Amino acid sequence: MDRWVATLAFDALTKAYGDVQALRGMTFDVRAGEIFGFVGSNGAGKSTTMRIAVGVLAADSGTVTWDGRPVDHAVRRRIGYMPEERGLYPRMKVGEQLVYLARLHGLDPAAARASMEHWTEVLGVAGRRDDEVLKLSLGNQQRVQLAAALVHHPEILVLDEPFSGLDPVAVDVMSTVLREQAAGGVPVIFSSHQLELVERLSDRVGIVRAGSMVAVGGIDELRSTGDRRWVVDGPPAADWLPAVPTARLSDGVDAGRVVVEAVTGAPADVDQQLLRAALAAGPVREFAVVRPTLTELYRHVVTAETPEQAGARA
Ligand SMILES: Nc1ncnc2c1ncn2[C@@H]1O[C@H](COP(=O)(O)OP(=O)(O)OP(=O)(O)O)[C@@H](O)[C@H]1O
Repeated sequence: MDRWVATLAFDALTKAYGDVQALRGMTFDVRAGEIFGFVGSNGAGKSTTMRIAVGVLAADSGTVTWDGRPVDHAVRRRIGYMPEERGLYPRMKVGEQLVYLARLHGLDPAAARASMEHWTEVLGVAGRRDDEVLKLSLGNQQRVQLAAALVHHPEILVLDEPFSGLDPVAVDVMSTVLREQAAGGVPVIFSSHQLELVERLSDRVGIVRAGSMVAVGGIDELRSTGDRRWVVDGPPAADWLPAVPTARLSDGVDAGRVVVEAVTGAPADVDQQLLRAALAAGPVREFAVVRPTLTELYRHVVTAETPEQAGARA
């Protein structure tokens, strides 16, 4: 039997800003101990979802629960949040600010100080503790921002584009910290437009479009449910591909190899049909599934027509 794992569950969230319907039934969950990458185009609804989770915004309908209970004030105090618009006091010193935030979340003065020292050290900004935040470079401000999300030992981490604008070393530092947090049992949800990074770091990924989740799962799971494509190294495609009308050429010929793809509505055994057709035309040296990258999947999913668009054309 599976071990019980606490989840941060988003269930059927809706939210409108005036005429703009930002969320339309946003549903997914993030398990304790996993890193969940939240991706989608500008305006898809990621920040809105995260703001609702941490309570800075109320949903019109739907719920967010943690371990089966509604996320109330007590749970929110145990969330570490990095808002997209950031939120540090620019004129306050880095160290003072982090101690203040830790105290606000209930740590005693000694624990708050120790936690501030720990996180500024780990995140490489210990030398800037006595500087005002506004004197730091944007990347260093971001490191402090992450320290602010972590300083009260949160049980849940919600990070809105934590990697934007970071140099590669800072990306590595931040990635390591997120992995360690997840390994310690914290559910980590982060949004990003850096898909290679999302692919590398996330245990599961959610792709959001127009206010709802359109694909969610482990990277391997998602990659194996995307487009159905195969690389074939065999006789010239013109000799056998026309025999399978539910498939077409996807990529051009490269040293005798072609990539073919199933068209929408192709039967489940189209791969077998392709293989038989190719073998009937001559020897086949290679026949293998081509798995899309997260970037390819993303393009496919976010550029697909929405039901509303399809309805408008009908
Ligand atoms: N305070 C607001 N007032 C009015 N509309 C808003 C507000 N905040 C967000 N929106 C709208 O809601 C929709 C969802 O925005 P949201 O910021 O959640 O998207 P996002 O996925 O985080 O985008 P990005 O990747 O650009 O940060 C967009 O159409 C946006 O213009």
